[in-house]
Amino acid sequence: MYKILIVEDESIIRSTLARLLERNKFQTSQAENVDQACEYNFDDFDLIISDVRMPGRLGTELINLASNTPVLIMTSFASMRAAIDAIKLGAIDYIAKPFDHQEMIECVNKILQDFKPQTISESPKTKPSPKPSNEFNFSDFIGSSQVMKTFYRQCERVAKTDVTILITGESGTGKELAARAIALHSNRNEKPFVSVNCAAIAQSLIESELFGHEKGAFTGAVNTNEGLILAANHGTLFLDEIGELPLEAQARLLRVMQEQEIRKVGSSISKKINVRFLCATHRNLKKLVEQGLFREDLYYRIQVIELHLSSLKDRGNDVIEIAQYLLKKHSKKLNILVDKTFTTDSLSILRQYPWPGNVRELENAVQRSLILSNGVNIEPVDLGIDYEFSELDQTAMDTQDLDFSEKEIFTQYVMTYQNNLSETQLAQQMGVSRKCLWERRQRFDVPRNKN
Ligand SMILES: Nc1ncnc2c1ncn2[C@@H]1O[C@H](COP(=O)(O)OP(=O)(O)OP(=O)(O)O)[C@@H](O)[C@H]1O
Repeated sequence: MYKILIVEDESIIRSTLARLLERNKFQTSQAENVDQACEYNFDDFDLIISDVRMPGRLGTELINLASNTPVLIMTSFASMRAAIDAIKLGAIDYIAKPFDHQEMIECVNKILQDFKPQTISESPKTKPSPKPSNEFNFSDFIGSSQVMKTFYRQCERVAKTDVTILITGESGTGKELAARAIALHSNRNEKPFVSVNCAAIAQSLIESELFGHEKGAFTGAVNTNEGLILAANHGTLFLDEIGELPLEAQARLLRVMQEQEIRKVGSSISKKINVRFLCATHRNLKKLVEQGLFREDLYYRIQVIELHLSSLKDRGNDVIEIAQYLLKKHSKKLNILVDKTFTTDSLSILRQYPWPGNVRELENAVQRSLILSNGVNIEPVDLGIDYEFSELDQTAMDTQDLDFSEKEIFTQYVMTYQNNLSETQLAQQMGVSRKCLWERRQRFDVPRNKN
C-alpha cells in the first residue's frame, strides 16, 4: 500500500485530504508544518503532498529535504507564479486549492505510476485513469532517473500552455529533443515546428533570416524572403542557442514576442502573427546580461519558465539505459544482423566516463562501437573512449569537486593533442561535436592554439 505524507497547516484541509486518500486505499501520515514533517523518515513515503505557505518554513523546502521522494505542491494562490516557482525548485507537480477530489486522486495515481510503474495495479481503486488527455508520452526520451522523471513532468505541465520556455543544459543533453516533444504535446502539434540554430547563421544575415526581408532591402536581397518567424506562424519557433543572437536582433525579437507582430527588414508594414516561442541555450544568460551581451528585458521575457536538462553524468543509470537503446536503434539502422551486447567492462566504462558531450557523444561512441567490434561482444576498446581519461576522472570524482576534475582532464587532454590535430580531428578523437569542443574551451578557458 502506498504511503503518503500530508503537510498542511489547516487542519480541515489536512483531514479532508487524509480521508480522501484513505478512501482510495492509500496510507497517510500528517504533519502541520515542515519541522514536524522532518520528524518522519521521508524515505518511508512514496509521495509527499505539501502546502507552500505554512508557519515556519515554506513547503517547497521539502523538495530538497526529501530528495528521494516526489513532492506534490498544493498552492492556494492558483497563480501561475507560485506553481512555476515550485516546479522550478523541482516539485513533481502542483495542484491548486481548493482541489477537485477526482483531480487530486488522478494526479496522485499518475505520479505514483511514473515512479513505481511495477506496482500501481496493486489495488483496483488506485489504478491510474485511462483518460489519455494529459498523458505525456515522451517516447523519444530514454531515462528513468528521478531528475528526468521530474523533467518529463515539468514538460507535461507547460506543454499545453502558450508561455515562452527557456530550456537550459549542456550541449547534447537533449534540448532540441525536449523542444520538439513540448511542441508535439502542445495544442499547436498540427502546425509548423521551425527550429533555428542562432549560432549557425552568420550575424549579418540573422535579422533577414528570422524576420524576412523585402526585395532590394539590402545588396544581395534579390527576392523577398518571408523569414523563419513567419514560417512558424500558428505553430512553434524553436530558437536554439539564443545567447548567440546579436543585440540588434534581440531588440527586434523582443518587439515581435511582446506585440506578436512582425515587420520585414526594409518594410514599413507590420503583420500580426501567432507564434509560440521555445528557446534554448547552453550559456548562462544571466551572466551574459551582466556582461551587457544579452538584453535584460528579453531575458525576463523568455525565462517565464525555465526547464533544465541535467548533464548525462548526473543521471545515474540512465547512461546505460540510453546506451542499450541506441545500440538497438543503430544496429537496425546499420543493418547489423547479430545482437551485439556490451561486455561488463564496457558497461562499467560507460557508467564511469563523464560524457562531456552528453547524449550526443554517447551516440557517437555507440555507433563507432557497432562498426568497430568483431563478433557479438562490444569490448571497451571498441567504444573509442580514452580509459585513462575515464579512470582519472573516476579517481577525481571520488576525491574532489567534479567540475574541477572535468576541467583538469579536459585541459590536459586538449594540451596533449591539439598541436598535432585540427579542431575537427580533436573533436572526433574526443567523440564530441566541434560545437561541444568549442563550448568546453570557453567554459574551461582553454583557448585554441593559434599555431
Ligand atoms: N534522453 C535521451 N534519450 C535518447 N536520445 C537522446 C536523449 N537526449 C538526447 N538524445 C539524442 O541526443 C542527440 C542530441 O540531442 P539534442 O540535439 O536534442 O541536444 P541539444 O542539447 O539540443 O544539443 P546542442 O546544444 O548541441 O544543440 C540527438 O540525437 C537526440 O535525439
